[in-house]
Amino acid sequence: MDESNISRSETPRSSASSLLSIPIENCLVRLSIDTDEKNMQINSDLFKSSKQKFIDNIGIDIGGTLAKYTYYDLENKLVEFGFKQTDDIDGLISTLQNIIFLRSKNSPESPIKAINATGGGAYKFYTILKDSFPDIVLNRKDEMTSLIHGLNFFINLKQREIFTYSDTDGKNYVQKQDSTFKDQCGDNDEIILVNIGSGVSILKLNLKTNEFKRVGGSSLGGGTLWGLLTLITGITDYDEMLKLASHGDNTKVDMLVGDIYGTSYDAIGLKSTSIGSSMAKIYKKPGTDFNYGDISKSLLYTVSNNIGQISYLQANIHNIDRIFFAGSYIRGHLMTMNTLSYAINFWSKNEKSAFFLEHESYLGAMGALVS
Ligand SMILES: Nc1ncnc2c1ncn2[C@@H]1O[C@H](COP(=O)(O)OP(=O)(O)OP(=O)(O)O)[C@@H](O)[C@H]1O
Ligand SMILES: CC(C)(CO)[C@@H](O)C(=O)NCCC(=O)O
Repeated sequence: MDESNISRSETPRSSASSLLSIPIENCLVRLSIDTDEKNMQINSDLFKSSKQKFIDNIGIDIGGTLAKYTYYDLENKLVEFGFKQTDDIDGLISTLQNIIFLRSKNSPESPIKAINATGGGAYKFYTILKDSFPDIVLNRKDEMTSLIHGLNFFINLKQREIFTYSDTDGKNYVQKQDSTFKDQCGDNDEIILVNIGSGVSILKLNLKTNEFKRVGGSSLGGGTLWGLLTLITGITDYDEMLKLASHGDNTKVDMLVGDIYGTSYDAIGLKSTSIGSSMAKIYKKPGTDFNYGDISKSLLYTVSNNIGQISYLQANIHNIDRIFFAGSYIRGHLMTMNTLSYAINFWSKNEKSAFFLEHESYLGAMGALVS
């Protein structure tokens, strides 16, 4: 199985793509999964026991910001993933109706039977969903349980899914069964899963038993970054803001340790280039038109460092060394991943590691689909 079986769209992430002539916006990633027993690309008992549901159902995860969906394209043996803004619930419904229609047209012997819905929207939009799909079973699934089932699905893929990332070392894939994945963390089966959506949920999970507990959370999440940046820059396109951030220079707005000390503060391990106080240069120059890219980068660092720090603290409290980050906040954005990795390495003195997933945005939707 080579890397080409997982493809992340190289085109702008918010661009429309079409599939089987369904106008599906924001279709980000596909996954080739052969469900024939002999070629099966998944090592999971959970999947084997739910293979038929995987084929017959659609999984949706309607969050505070984005509504994600996933389903199996029976003809092409591809798992399709996509999302809509949650505010565009009508758009989501017509996309799902198209998927159901095309399945019944192309594979009448195997129609879509159910929609498994999770996330807050599975409750908030229950009636509208029920009314829109009178011939389809609508199942509601618990959000946290779906995240765990989705993680279980993705990390048991035989193909490349889990990776570490830093700007210096790049992307390095690991397999759940790899000795490198185990060695650095001993034989402990526990991990921390940090799901960064509009808000942040932190879960402790045993990979062997699938037992889990939500150990913490934070309202300072993706919605916070987006909200504050919209307020400051007036830009309403999230990808545009990420692009701005990647061209920005945060040192124009952040107060560095070097700005305070004139040098590093070696006695407590702070480099002169470390951020001493996020955005603190702004108050010194009231009325200045600060560059939006610089502010965007600084805020992205602020939110990501904060999430990295509370994730480290939770991992420390529970004596766990592996921290998985998921949620659409990440969406494969290198600067975000580098910041989270750096924060974990920095606070844990390299004793803990951050891991990422190719399909980080779809844990809930996939978990709902297979559960
Ligand atoms: N195209 C996009 N539009 C809006 N937000 C985006 C986009 N791409 C990435 N994001 C980020 O993803 C976050 C939403 O992530 P996600 O879809 O995982 O959460 P959610 O399910 O909507 O929220 P919650 O789980 O808290 O209800 C946004 O707050 C934003 O930071
Ligand atoms: C409310 C949810 C669970 C909805 O997904 C999420 O946005 C979240 O975990 N928010 C953080 C809530 C807290 O402070 O723990």
